[in-house]
Amino acid sequence: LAQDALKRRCYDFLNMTSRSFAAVIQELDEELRDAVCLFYLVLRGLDTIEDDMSLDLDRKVELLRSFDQVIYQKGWTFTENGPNEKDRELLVHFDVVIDEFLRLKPEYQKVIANITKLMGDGMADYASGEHRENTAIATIKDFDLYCHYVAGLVGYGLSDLFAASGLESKEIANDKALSDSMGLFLQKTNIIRDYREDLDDGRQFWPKEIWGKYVEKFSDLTKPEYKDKAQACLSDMVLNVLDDVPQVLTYLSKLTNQSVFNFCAIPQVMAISTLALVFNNLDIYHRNIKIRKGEAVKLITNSTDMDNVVSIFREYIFVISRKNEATDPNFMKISMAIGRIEQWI
Ligand SMILES: COc1cccc([C@H]2O[C@H](CC(=O)N[C@@H](CC(=O)O)C(=O)O)C(=O)N(CC(C)(C)C)c3ccc(Cl)cc32)c1OC
Repeated sequence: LAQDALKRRCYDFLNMTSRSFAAVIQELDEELRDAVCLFYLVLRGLDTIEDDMSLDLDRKVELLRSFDQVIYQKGWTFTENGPNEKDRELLVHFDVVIDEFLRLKPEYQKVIANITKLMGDGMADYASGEHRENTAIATIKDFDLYCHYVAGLVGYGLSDLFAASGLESKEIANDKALSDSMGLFLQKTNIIRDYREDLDDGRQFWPKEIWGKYVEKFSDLTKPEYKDKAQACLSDMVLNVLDDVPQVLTYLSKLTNQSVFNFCAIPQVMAISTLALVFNNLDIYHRNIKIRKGEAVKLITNSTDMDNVVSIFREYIFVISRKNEATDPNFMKISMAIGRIEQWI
């Protein structure tokens, strides 16, 4: 049937963009699967436009601010963007995504369009703001706002979809701070992990309010003569991320549907494992480090209930406390952040 072929192609795009996470999305209960798959693809489309350096600024801003209307325009495709194969493919065939989007329940369409509008505007503000010279993220407040736009809003939208589906209580969408933390914890951990990759791409997302305490120039963190400063800066960044752990665990403890729990818990346990790996690990200034495949598989298979997830967090919080060095200027603050988390777990 033609409609099934359309849907099949959307899941092919999903598997093309992110293999591991795509599998988790496809495990979701029937009621939510298509809505989350299409939410993911619309977000991927928005992200591709934001990342496309070949677009001139006002064209990019126009696209970002109007993407919530684009997703209702049957037949729309985008062929202006750069050579990046993986993501270009999705936008060139975006009409397929739009056709499927228009087949969703209106309530799911509304959630996706609403978040797309908020995120598109946020990305446009960030892209066109005065901070062209890349001091985009000056304060910790700017850091939280940027991560809210690109990741916290995804938490908002997913909580709204979970509530609308009836698979989770309406309450999950009420506490926006919890949904925000689900995005901030993932995004901030990735921003720490991706220091070197982003630096080489000419991008910097670490707030100057933090790194500016340790070095003059952001790239000084890679130099051997700044080794101690670089280590202290890294622990300062990890300290900032640890604040979100209690909210993440609280959010997960509220979930009742098994497939929704797995979908939400797996990225979070991967993130706490990554956070423990990067803590006091100066390799992040030189190359992109990732948790080993075997560890990832163990985490995925053990993230199906709250008790296991709590014990995984406890294990990695213990790794962080063991790696915490008394000579580090942030030693006490890290110890206290760990203390706050241990009360919870
Ligand atoms: C309640 O909130 C969530 C619950 C479950 C999963 C996610 C979150 O998890 C993946 C997990 C994922 O995509 N992992 C990658 C690996 C990696 O990026 O390091 C993967 O496995 O390929 C992720 O990273 N992001 C991207 C953002 C963080 C920007 C939101 C993401 C993008 C689109 C969607 Cl619909 C969902 C998510 C949630 O979003 C907060």
